[in-house]
Amino acid sequence: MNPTTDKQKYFIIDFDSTFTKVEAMDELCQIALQNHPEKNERLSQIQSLTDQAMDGTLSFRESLHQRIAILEANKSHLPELIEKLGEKVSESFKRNQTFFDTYKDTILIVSSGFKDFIVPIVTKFGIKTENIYANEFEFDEDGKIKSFDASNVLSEDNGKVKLLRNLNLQGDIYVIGDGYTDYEIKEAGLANEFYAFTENIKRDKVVDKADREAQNLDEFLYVNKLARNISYPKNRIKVLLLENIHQSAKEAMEKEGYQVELLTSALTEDELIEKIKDISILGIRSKTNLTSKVVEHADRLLAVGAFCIGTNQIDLEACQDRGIVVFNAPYSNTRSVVELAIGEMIMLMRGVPKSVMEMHTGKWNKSATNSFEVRGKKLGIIGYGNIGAQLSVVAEALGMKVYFYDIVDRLALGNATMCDSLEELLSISDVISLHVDGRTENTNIIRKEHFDLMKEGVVFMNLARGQVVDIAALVENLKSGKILGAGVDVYPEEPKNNQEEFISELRQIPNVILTPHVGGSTVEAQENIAQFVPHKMIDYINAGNTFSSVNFPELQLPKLQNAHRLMHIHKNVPGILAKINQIFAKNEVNIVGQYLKTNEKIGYVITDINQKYHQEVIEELKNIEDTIRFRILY
Ligand SMILES: NC(=O)c1ccc[n+]([C@@H]2O[C@H](COP(=O)([O-])OP(=O)(O)OC[C@H]3O[C@@H](n4cnc5c(N)ncnc54)[C@H](O)[C@@H]3O)[C@@H](O)[C@H]2O)c1
Ligand SMILES: O=C(O)[C@H](O)COP(=O)(O)O
Repeated sequence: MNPTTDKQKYFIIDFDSTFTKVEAMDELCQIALQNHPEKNERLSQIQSLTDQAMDGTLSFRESLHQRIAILEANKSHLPELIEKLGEKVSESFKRNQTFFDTYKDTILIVSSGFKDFIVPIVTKFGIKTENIYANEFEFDEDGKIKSFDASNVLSEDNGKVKLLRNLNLQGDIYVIGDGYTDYEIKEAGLANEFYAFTENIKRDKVVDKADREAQNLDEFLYVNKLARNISYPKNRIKVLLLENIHQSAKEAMEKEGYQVELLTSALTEDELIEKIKDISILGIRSKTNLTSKVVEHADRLLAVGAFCIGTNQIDLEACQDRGIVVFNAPYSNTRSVVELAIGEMIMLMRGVPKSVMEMHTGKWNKSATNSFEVRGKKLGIIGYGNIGAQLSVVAEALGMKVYFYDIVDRLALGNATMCDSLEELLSISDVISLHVDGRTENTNIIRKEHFDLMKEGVVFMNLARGQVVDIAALVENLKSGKILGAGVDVYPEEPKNNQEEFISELRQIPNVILTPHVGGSTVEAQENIAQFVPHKMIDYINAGNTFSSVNFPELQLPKLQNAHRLMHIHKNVPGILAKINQIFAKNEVNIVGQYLKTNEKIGYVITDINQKYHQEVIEELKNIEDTIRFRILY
């Protein structure tokens, strides 16, 4: 049979592990055998019997007989069971009341479970009692469950098939369930399609037989274009996290329902082009270059998270042009970088790295020559942003005199002094620390002529970005002894992963601290980042919020309530808002709220509208000239 639109649609839905997250008989066992010495043993027997019946290795009726005998349950246990089951309705069923309301006449619950507990649960969703097909318990005079109504066709082997045959439904029939008995309906030719429901349990044997897997009810409703409460099933959103991003980011996104893949290494451009095709959310750190070529292949990409501060590795403009929003973690590792910088400057002023190298070769050289306190020394900070400013405060607490230079006016914190030029800062500082960002214009901002301006015996540190310093000039000044010591954490070329060798002219020079780009690599920072960035991206996917994005007009939107949210991203050319509103006016669409923000290149319009509108409205909005991307949310 082929589904057609004009035929009546019937939905045959299983109860245990589909409508609810659990098997009701297992729950009943927990209640009935609460204080029984063999409780655990019997529970696992019941679970095993359920599984055998569900995957088709034991006859259903036999399984039922054995389970009831083990149970020793009583009528008095049922209210507690019903209460428990009510709390354990599958999440996607709970959030799709619209579906139950729309199809209440043709949704049938067909279960091998028992009406005694199914009816009170499913009728709350508007399912009609006469559409509930299930077994019924038989009780003895003390209320003990002694058996089941053997005349009910559902207590027989192949019961669901027999029932469906008797019902003789005319129309398109969809079966949703987690068990083999649900598949058997389709196998018998009594349904158009069988969806293996895997939100609660995934039985491979059943999934293999199914027409499709439905990871939840949203997926089923989306695929079949049926009334639903959310616009797009979250299980369809694929997330790729690279460069060993902290596990808790993966967990946060999985909790949202996304499919998440976490890789330990960065990827090359070609590898990324291959992988990016079906990715909706990408998470990277400083080593993955998201080039315009990669972006061209990123057809489904909605959001990028830089799980670090720097975003120079991302072609922000290319992302913007494709309507891809980029977030970073602007503060989460600031403190970690500052602590490393403070530690390094103390070590370098005391010549510790050189001593360490010598001691490891057995050389004892106790001396105060070229060993200094940091107290009272002049610290020159280049780039007085979040890191530079925090370093300034901590260094002052150590008794240092702080000077800084920035290309924009920055408020001097504490007693710090602003320098008018880079040259001034270079010529007065005892310790120089770089904290500029990695924009292209900052390539080699410290080169030969800048080292020439520095004092003899200066300590030099770069924990910002590798390309901002001319390494050959740094090496020359270290070898000549002009620079007393250097701390370097970042390099123009860095290994892609921990297996690749680190190659640099800086290797083996005494009194140089070389660290593998770990300024922000502390447990605290990585945990903070893994909380901050996923939250931003999830908020964008769920509500359209772009607040604190690094490449999009920033909008902080109210919560979506009783409306559909239409998100229109377009080139910033005159008249787009007018065109959008003309479409709403022409189609008599009621606007609940509207928000617009633009930057130089793009405009971002959010319109919350009344839920009742024609699909043509959406098509017209998508077809407005200069539209970059359109998304609908509910
Ligand atoms: N080593 C690490 O692991 C690590 C960790 C975090 C950040 N970082 C790097 O540190 C950089 C700074 O971080 P932040 O949070 O302080 O960023 P930020 O954007 O808050 O500050 C950067 C500052 O540098 C200034 N600046 C830019 N170019 C300049 C120039 N040529 N001369 C003088 N000032 C200039 C900017 O105006 C800004 O005030 C990041 O962009 C990142 O590249 C490295
Ligand atoms: O930009 C940053 O935050 C730092 O360079 C740290 O990057 P990482 O996450 O790749 O260590």
